[in-house]
Formats: sequence, C-alpha cells, structure tokens
Amino acid sequence: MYKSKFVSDVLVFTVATEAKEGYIRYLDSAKELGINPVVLGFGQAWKAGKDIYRKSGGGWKINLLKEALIPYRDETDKIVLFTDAYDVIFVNNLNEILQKFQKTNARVLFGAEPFCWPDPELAPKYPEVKEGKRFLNSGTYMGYVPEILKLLEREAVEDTADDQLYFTKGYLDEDFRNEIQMKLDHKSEIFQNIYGVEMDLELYSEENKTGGPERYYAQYHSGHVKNFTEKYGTEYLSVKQITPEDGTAEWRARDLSLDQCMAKNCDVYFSVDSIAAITNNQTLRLLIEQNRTFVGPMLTRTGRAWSNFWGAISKDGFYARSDDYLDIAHNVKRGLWNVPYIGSCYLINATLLKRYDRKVLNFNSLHLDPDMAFCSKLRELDVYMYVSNRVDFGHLINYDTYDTTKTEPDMYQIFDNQKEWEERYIHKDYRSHLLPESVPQQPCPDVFWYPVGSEKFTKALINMMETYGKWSSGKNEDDRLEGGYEAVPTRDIHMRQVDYDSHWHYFLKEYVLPLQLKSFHGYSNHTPYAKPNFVVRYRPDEQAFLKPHHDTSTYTINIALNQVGVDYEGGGCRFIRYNCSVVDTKPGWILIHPGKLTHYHEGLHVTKGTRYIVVSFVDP
Ligand SMILES: O=C(O)CCC(=O)C(=O)O
Ligand SMILES: [Fe+2]
Repeated sequence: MYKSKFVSDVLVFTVATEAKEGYIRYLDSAKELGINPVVLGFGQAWKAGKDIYRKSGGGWKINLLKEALIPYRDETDKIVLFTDAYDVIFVNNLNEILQKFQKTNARVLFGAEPFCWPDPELAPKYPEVKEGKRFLNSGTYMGYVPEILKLLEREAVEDTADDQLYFTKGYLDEDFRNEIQMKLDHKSEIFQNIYGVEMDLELYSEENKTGGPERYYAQYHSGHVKNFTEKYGTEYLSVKQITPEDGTAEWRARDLSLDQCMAKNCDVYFSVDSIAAITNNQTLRLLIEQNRTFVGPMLTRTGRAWSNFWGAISKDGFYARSDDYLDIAHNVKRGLWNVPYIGSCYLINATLLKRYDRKVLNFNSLHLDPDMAFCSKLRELDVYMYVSNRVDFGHLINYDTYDTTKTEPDMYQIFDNQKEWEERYIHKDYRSHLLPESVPQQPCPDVFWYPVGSEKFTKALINMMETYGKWSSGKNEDDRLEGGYEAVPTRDIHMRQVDYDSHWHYFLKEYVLPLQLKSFHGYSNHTPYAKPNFVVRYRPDEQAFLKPHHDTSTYTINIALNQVGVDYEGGGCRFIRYNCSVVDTKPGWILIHPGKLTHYHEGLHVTKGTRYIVVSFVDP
C-alpha cells in the first residue's frame, strides 16, 4: 500500500470554539514548527453536556471533521492529523511526525492512555500490550483519509456523545480494526498530551472571578490557608495574606510579595505554590546551600513526566522538551540543572531583588502566565535558573480533576494524586502485612485477612453511598445487571452508580492485587477485573442477612466498613463447608476468599444497628 512521504500530504485539524490560553499555546507551538492547523468550530458554542472535565461533546468533533473531509474524499494519499486544541502542544514537526507514523505501519493511529475510559468494563476486551499504555485516547489521532473516513462513518454519532467511546468501539471490533489497520501509540512515540493545562492557566485569571470551577478551587484553598496561618502564623516574623476576595490578579499578588520581602529586608525569597507538596523538611536549607541566585526543587506529578521545570524552550517562550528532560524528571540523572523555566516552588537570593526594581523584574505579561513571565524576564536579564533533583524534595499536586461537586472529592483523586490518596485512605499497617516474612492471617481455611483501608476510607465510602442514597430493593429483579436478575440479592449500591468504578478498579490493581498474590500463589497477576463492585447495607428491619450462596467470582473481596459491637450487633460471614465464621470483622480489613466451589457462604443476621461492607467479585 502507498505510503505518503510528503509533509504536504498531511492535513492538520483541531476543534476549538474560543481563544482560551490553551488554544493560544497550541497555535504557538504549531506556528513554531511550521504547522498550519485548520480550526473547526471556532466561534460556535461548545456542544458539551454537563461533564466539562471529560470529553462530552466529542461526537460534535467527529461530525465537524467528517464534514471537513468531504472535499478530500478521493485524495487517498492524504493523511489526517487530528488533535484536541486546549490541552495539546506540538513538540515535533510534521516531517518527524510523519516518519514516526510510517514506522508504525498503521493506517490509523490513536494516542494511548493508561485507563480504560469512559467504560472501564471494556478493559478486558482490549488486546494485551507488553509495554506502554493499553487504552485508546481520542484526543490525538492520525491516519489516511479513506481509513479515517471509514472510522468516522462507521456509525452515526450524536453531537453530545462521547467520542472516546465511539472510537473505542471501532477499535474493539477486531475485524474492523484489522480492516483499517488501526493501532494505538502505546509508547507515546508520537502523541503526548499535556493534560488540562488550560485549567492551570485559568485558575486565578481575572476574567474568571465568578462561577465555574475556579471558584471552587479558590474556596477550597482559602480554608487551608486560614488553618495554616492560624496554626503556624505566629512562628513567622510577619504574615500578610491576600485573599481571592481582594480581587488582586495573580501576577500582582506575586509582585507584592517581592515588595513585601524587600520591605522586610529579607535575605532570600522562598515561593511555594499550593500545588507544590514539599515533603522533605530540609528543602529550604538545601536550596540555600546551593548558593544560587535562583534555584528550585524539582517536583513532578507522581509517576508522570509532568514537572515544575522546562528542559528547553521554544523561540516564543513556550515549553520544549530537551533530550535529557525525561532522565531528569524520572531521576535517572540527578544533579543541579541550568534550565529556562521553573515554577511552583523556588528560592530567590534577595541581592537580585535589590538590583532590579519591580518595573524590570516582575510577574506581569500580556501573554504568559506569571511564573512564565517572571522566568522570561530572568532569561532576558541573563540570570541563570537552576532546578535540583539531587535529593527528593516532594511532588506536584494535580488539581485538574478535583471536583468539589462530588461527595468525598478526595476519594476520586486516586489517579491524579495517588501519594496523597494513599496517605489518607490506605491503612497504616498495609505495607508491613505485605512483607515477605509476614504470614497472612487466615480466620477460616483459604480466607485471608489484611488491613487495607484507613478509617477515612471506610467513612468516605459509607458517606458516598448514603449521600447517593439509592439503595437497591434487595429483590431478585435488578435492572442494573445485564440479565436484570440477581439470584442472591443484597441491598446495595454499585460503585458505578457513584462514578467510582474506574477508581475502584485502580484500587484493586494497586492495593488488592498484591494481597491476592500473597494469598493465592501462581494465580494470575493481570490487572483484576471485578463485577459488580458494591457496598452492602444490612439492617434488622431491611435486609438483615444473606442466605448461603456461591459468588460469581474467582475470588471475592469483602471489606468491613464499620465496627461490630459499636455500630451494629450480629453480622459476619460464615463459610459453611468449614463451619467457620468471621464475626469479629474490623473496619478497613479485607477478607479475600475463593468465590465458587469450596467457599459456599452466607451473611449472618444483623440483630441491631447497621452493618456496611464493600464487596467485589473479582474475575467473574
Ligand atoms: O455479609 C457478608 O459478609 C457476606 C456478603 C456476601 O457474601 C456477598 O455480598 O456476596
Ligand atoms: Fe457472597
């Protein structure tokens, strides 16, 4: 089959409705690399539903592109490169992109991501990959016009539908996938998103003082600042707080803080943003010891390449990736690095502030966000900036997905802020029970017992479910299930009803899989897939017990969420074959047992109060 060799064969498309900062950055990066994208939908209202964080309105993007390709229908050598606009930048020119694309031997290539979204239940249908990310991401793709059209025209799609789901269905249809030679860029050789950058930029911008998610962030954050100043304020020589209500723009507030530092005759200026989680308590001393004019600790989003510094810079002052960027970001190389940009946390020697007044050295810029503006001024003044990863200092918090409209929003942060999540929700003894020398407890034969969730974890789950409130009837008919029938029904709420199914699967993979491997040697080490996942509520006057049954699982996990003898009386789980019951269950402790054949079991009578457990049928 013909392979296009010419950059002029590549048609670049994006969809953007307005000139958000992310869009301007996208265009700048394109311009820098000589790329001229066709922008679809500009000036129109975004056809999105309520879910602004995700990709709703994606169907519209498909329909726009379909229409835009009509004139090219017969140009079979042309290649379409489609990307989202607000969270994408180009880091390679079209020639490099084209060459990489040709190497994949795909006729259609999509970006890949580590999570199966929006329907985690499709995960097992994906081909396994040895290396890299397994699941389709619809934010970036490219392919030859005929195959792209086949994909776009495979089914009709509503403007408000989810494009990722649409493309996922095409990909999971094996015959179709082979027919159009559709592949994923598993190792991100071509497609690397910079997730949610527009949110970072909008966070404190002046236009956004009312409504919208930024407002939530500001409110959420001010409580923490208040607590901090109340608790620790007296330990400082002076404290001055500028609140969101003051209406001060971010760059202005940052300028004022430099002036404040000078007014107090400071030696050094140390800036720490709310997204910088400094976990090394020697950070300030270590940075001062570097004896530099401007130095910051390297901070990354845990496990990601996203960091607070740039390895290189494009001509108009935006991000570019240096050869050694990833080695530094992943601590393969350690040291003190001269870099063109550092944000979020840095130390400035006051001699610099004395040398240049606020007219020259400030955070103000028309086009750049304040940290970028400041660094660009430092570059103009030939002040070298250094970032250190000589030791670990901390990490970056990711606010992009923080959704205060959720009950227990922190519970939903398991993907984006896993360190914080773990600290908050994983049992403090979890790790020690995983040690090779630790012998697992077995209250009944082949029923294993470990601490996994913290008190916050158990309380949050109960709160999520009780706030949602739509407990099932406990009857056999259950329209949440495929067959509409449950043989041994519990009164419960499924994780997916509170949008927690993908998070729960991640929890299973990260925290339950290691326990499974310790309990059942030689059983699969693939990512657990479980269905259903649900919280059960037992009460004497509702459902008080569960009759003997097998589970439709290879193994079942059963985590107690509250305290027998305090919150309820009775209850527990009895394994009939062994005439053995676990009645002294402990909140946050998980029981893991085979689901079928040997472990016929029942839920014992709750005689008083309310008993909650969370149950997953793993590998049904
Ligand atoms: O009440 C229990 O601990 C057992 C629950 C159970 O077996 C189930 O939900 O399948
Ligand atoms: Fe069961």
